[in-house]
Parts: sequence; C-alpha cells; structure tokens
Amino acid sequence: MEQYKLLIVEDSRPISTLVEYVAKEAGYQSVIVETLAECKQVLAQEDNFYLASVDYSLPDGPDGEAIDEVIKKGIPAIVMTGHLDSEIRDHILSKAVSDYIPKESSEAFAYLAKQFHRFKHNPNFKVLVVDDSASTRSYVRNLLERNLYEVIEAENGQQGLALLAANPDTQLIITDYEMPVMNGVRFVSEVRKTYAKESVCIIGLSGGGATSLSARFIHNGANDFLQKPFCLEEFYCRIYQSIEHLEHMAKLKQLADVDSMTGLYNRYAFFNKANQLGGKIESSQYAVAMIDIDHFKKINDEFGHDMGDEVIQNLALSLQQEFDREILCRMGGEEFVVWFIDGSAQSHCHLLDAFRERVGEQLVRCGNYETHYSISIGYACAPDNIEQVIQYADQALYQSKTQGRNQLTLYSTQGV
Ligand SMILES: Nc1nc2c(ncn2[C@@H]2O[C@H](COP(=O)(O)OP(=O)(O)OP(=O)(O)O)[C@@H](O)[C@H]2O)c(=O)[nH]1
Repeated sequence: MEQYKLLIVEDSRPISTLVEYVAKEAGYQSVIVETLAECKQVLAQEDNFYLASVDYSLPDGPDGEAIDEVIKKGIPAIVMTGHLDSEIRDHILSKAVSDYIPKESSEAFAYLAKQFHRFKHNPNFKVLVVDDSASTRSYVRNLLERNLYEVIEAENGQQGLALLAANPDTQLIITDYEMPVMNGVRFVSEVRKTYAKESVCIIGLSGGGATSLSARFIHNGANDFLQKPFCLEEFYCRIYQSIEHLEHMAKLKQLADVDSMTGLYNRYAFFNKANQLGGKIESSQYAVAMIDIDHFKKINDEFGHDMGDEVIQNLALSLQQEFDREILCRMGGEEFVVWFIDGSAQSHCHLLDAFRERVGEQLVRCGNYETHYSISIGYACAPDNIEQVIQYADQALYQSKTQGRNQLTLYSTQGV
C-alpha cells in the first residue's frame, strides 16, 4: 500500500493526469480536486495529506486562494503556475509555499518528480542552523520545515560543534559568521577537521558587507555562501544544490566501493572498512574465510563467459543470503572473502561447510546451458591484523585446492 498521500488541486485534466502519473511513479497515492470549493471540502474531510501540488489559478479562486487553504492545514504546498509574472511570483512567495514551478517549462514535470521523491526523504535530512540571532534561526527553521527537513539549532560555533558531535547524521550546516564564542569561519574549519565535504555540506551566511567573507568561508571548507538578506528562491536553490552535491557524492562512493557485478564490497572498500572497524572489533581475533570457485576457467571455456558471470553472481547472492550479518567482499575474479564479526571458530566452520555443500547442489542456468559448481574454502581465526589473517586463510584455501577442491581447510597456528 502506498503510504504517501498527495492532494492535487488542478482544474486542467491533462495536467492533473500528468501530475498524478508522476506522483504514482514516486510512490504517492493522489486525490484530485478541480476547484477551490472541492479543495475546501476534501481538506475538511481528510487530514492525512503528506504533500500538495496546487494550481495557482482556479475558476473559483483565481489568486492563489487554494494555496492558503492547503497551508492552513499544515500541508507542504508545491505551487504550479501557468502564467508567471513578477506580481504573481511575489504573491506566491509571500505565502509559506515549499516551492513553485512554472507549468510551461519543459523541465516542470521532471523537476516535480524529483521533488516528490525528495519530499519522502526530507524528514531524514538533518540540518544544523548556527546563528546567534533567535529571529534568524527561527526564520531559517521555518523555511526548512516547509520542506519537511529536520532542523537542529545552535547559538554559536562551539555549541554547533557539540550538537554536531551528538548528531553525526547531520548532512547540512547553515552558519552565520558573526557570533560570540566562536565565529562562523572558525566553526567551519573546526567542522572540516572531522567531516569531509562529501558527507556534510556547509552554507555560510552573513549580513556584513565584507565581500571577502564568502571567499573566507569557502577557503575554510564551506561549500557555498549566502548574503543576508537572501531571496527565498536563492535560499532554496542553494539548499537543493547542496543536496544534489551530497547525492552525487554518495553515488560516486557507491560506484567506488561496490563491485558492479555482485553488489558486494570490492577489495578497496573492504580494506577501508577493515581499517575503520579495526579498533572497534570487540573480539581480539579476526575470523576470515577465503572462498574460491573450483575449475572456474573450465566453466568459462565450456559454457562461455556469460555462464561464468552467472556462476559468480549465483555465489555472491548465496553468500548474501547465508551470511547477511558478515562483511562480504569480492576480492577479484572468482575469489570472495567472508569476515565474521562475531561467533566462535567452531560455529563459523560449521556454517561454512554446510554452505559449501549447499552450493554444490545448486544448478545455475544461462541460455541453453546449465551447470553445477563447487567451491573451496580456507578459514583462519587469529589475533593478528586483518591482512595477515587473510593470508592465513589464503594458505588454507591453497591447501583445500591441492587436496582435491570442494572442501574446507582450517588454518592453525602450527601451519595449515
Ligand atoms: N566469466 C568471468 N570469468 C572471470 C572473471 N574474472 C576472472 N575470470 C576468469 O576466471 C578464471 C580463473 O581461473 P584460474 O585462476 O586458473 O582458476 P580455476 O580455473 O578456477 O581453477 P582452480 O582455482 O585451481 O580450481 C580465469 O580464466 C579468468 O579469466 C569474471 O568476472 N567473469
């Protein structure tokens, strides 16, 4: 069942049909009304709308009256306008709208689709507002809350740092410059000691006339800058730009960290993760299994590389299903690693050997071909560093291969 309900206020059937389509794709269930009277009636009867798309001009409400009705109910309103002159624009912006979109723009519906998706995630997007002026904080909070962002506030840089430490999931910081205790520029440079531009965006704000301030903010690690008083549209544009930057960086990180064929960590990301987790592992031992597909070259030679890829994907999926709590990696080619975060060596080996047997029973299909395959496993559990324990597991894997394949070998401190 779709959980997000959208109110579409629109007197043009073709447009409401398009909006409904775009909304459905984004996971919304829509209610369409065509007049101000209908809008009032629906709002009186139903109060669980998540978002509204509102036409500015309706036959019985030509000057944005429906926008007021929607906002009065606390529903975020994205306004769609057919005709946009500066008077209408100012009138729209004088209301607490979340966004407005000129309908005639060729990008209008693509943009609307993006906004529908974003609004679903906005409550999970945390923004820290740092300003010593309570009225500015409250103004910025209000603008952000219209877009459903979660907002936290600090009065100066020092408070901001403490709040950030307590809220490490913060993704955007909007900070003033002139503040007691710690000014905005110092605050930004302190934030950047811990939080990279890829994970937290910072927008600097200032009312002062110093033109060099934007450069100082950016030199010290801010992503962007806004001069007070700012125009509402510019404010939202900068916010969306920051969000887009974070989205792109997250995508790039995903591409860099994940093996595209299997969706598992690649070798680079695995060792990064190992370094991050190193100090946090509760057990003093590292427990690792190296898994390699037997006679894989033969599979490629006999059935073609597509079948080889299919077998690799089959093994990756089986690993994900069986070892969903462990850290999995495709080291390269047909070689995989399972890093056990907890549990005993005995339980790991029991699981691994049962897994090996089940893999041998699976039939993999590709085109007109089908094949079984087997795996060899080397397992090691030792107190050394992860690289060393992987080497031990690799030695045990080599033993499994030389002793006939399709078996599990344990590395022991006395050698395999
Ligand atoms: N289809 C496919 N083949 C790959 C991929 N990566 C590596 N290979 C092939 O995997 C084969 C690995 O062969 P070998 O290292 O000789 O090992 P093996 O045939 O599995 O034999 P043993 O490990 O000794 O049981 C090579 O022929 C590589 O070209 C891949 O992503 N897809």
